[in-house]
Amino acid sequence: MSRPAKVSSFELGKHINDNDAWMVLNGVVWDFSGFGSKHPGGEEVIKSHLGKDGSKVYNEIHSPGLVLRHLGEEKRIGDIEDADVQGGTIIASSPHDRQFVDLPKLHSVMNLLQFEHVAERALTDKAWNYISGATDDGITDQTNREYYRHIMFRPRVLKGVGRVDISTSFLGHKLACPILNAPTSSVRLTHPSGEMAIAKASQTCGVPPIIPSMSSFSVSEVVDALKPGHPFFFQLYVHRDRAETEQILDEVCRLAARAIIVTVDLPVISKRETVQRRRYEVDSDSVSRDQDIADSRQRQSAPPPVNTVIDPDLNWNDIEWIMKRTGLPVLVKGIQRAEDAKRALEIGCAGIYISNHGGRALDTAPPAILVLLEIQRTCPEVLRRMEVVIDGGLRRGSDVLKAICLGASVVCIGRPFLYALAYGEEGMVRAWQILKEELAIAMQLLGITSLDQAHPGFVNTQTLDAFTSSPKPFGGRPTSKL
Ligand code: HEM
Ligand SMILES: Cc1cc2nc3c(=O)[nH]c(=O)nc-3n(C[C@H](O)[C@H](O)[C@H](O)COP(=O)(O)O)c2cc1C
Repeated sequence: MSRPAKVSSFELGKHINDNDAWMVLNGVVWDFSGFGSKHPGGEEVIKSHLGKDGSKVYNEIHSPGLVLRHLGEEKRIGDIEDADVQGGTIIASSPHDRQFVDLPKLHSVMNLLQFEHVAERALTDKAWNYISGATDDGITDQTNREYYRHIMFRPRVLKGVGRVDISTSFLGHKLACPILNAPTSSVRLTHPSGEMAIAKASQTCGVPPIIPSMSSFSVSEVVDALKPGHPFFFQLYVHRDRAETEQILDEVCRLAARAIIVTVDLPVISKRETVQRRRYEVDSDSVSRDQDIADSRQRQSAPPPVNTVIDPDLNWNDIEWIMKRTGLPVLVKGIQRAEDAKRALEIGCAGIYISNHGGRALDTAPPAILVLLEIQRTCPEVLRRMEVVIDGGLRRGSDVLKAICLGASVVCIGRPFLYALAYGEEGMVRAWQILKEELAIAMQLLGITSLDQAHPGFVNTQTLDAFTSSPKPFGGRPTSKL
């Protein structure tokens, strides 16, 4: 085997143009020519590390193996010769500069809220702001959680509930419980094991993981971490560049994904101030006033990072295209009103995923549970004929049960699982365990022993009924077809 070429830092520093772009990652020099504008995390971070060592920033978000899987062996230029690039030190492995605090013993964590408190102390400000953040004033994020509290149970007694079964079936798969991970990006910000830990914890807890498009690890790395044949679902952001999407879809089909969940509620990036503020604070330390004004003008017109990738012109025809191309069950993630649920049914989707992105898309969009109620009231056939996933604000096993009583097939959990990930894979397993126990107890106290006995008659939603959208739009423009 030939020895890898050695590259000096002097040589490295010459390749700093978009079409001649080198960067060191973990001691290896890669050719990033033409990559900047395609980077889902934005062009700026790539440009600013050309001719330099990008390991620190890269390792915070991405797995060491991602670069090879994405760029391929042919883009590996060689090993860096000297350990001194730009006066800095080559960073060899993943330096998660997390604020290591004494985490409470895992078995002492009793509920998901406690994980949130731990994460607030344990994560870096960057990770905490990114994960906990929501759009604008966070109204949808807050009401997602709050509205579950306004639903009251109507328990039955004397039903013989000694044995309870929380398993269910979903898309033809037997699940140990109706609780999945919501797909989330940049998971490695929380813990270096990122999606690997989520996938393995899902497997331990008897459910398929949902692997996100914007994964810190490549999809194949995550699938390799699963036992052969363990099912997984894939969450897709449709790329502006359709060839990229085709490539991703072909890969996940080859890896035997069992369903595609297409996220459609974020055609443009929303305004999340906690994240923007952090970027501003990091950037502004040494900036003069004039430069500040120039920057601010430029920023107003610059596209926000993720939006350089996600196709804002996506429409229902694209969903049909994905169904045809993959032959897999397709679920639309981000359904926020009954008409769109019906449309998904009409075009032959396998399911809908009711979600407002955890309040990270349009603020003051309805809390997810209200959308489920609206569908229940206006088009219950959707609930009978399709799989229905819901996420946003579920924090207790009793919330899970309420959603299932109202017609959801399964639920997904977003932030709380990321908070639990502060403990790595074991934290995730613990979080699942807590939810499973809470769900089983809630079922018994409600008077049911299996999930197929759950139905709307077990909940009182009167407090929310006034907020549920009416099926007929009132007083809109006569020509409006929305
Ligand atoms: C090797 C090929 C790469 C691929 C496939 C890739 C992919 C991605 C993806 C999918 C995201 C979006 C995650 C999200 O927003 O949640 C992202 C974000 C990010 N990436 Fe990369 N990336 C690559 C290389 C790099 C490199 C070389 C660096 C650093 C020098 C980098 C730094 C970042 C940062 C900082 C973010 C987060 C941006 C933000 O704050 O929103 N990436 N990348
Ligand atoms: C940090 C973070 C990243 C997310 N990334 C994605 C993503 O890449 N794709 C997606 O479809 N949804 C994403 N979401 C939305 C989640 O899938 C889910 O809809 C939301 O978190 C559910 O709300 P909850 O956090 O209240 O449980 C993200 C949410 C968070 C908190």
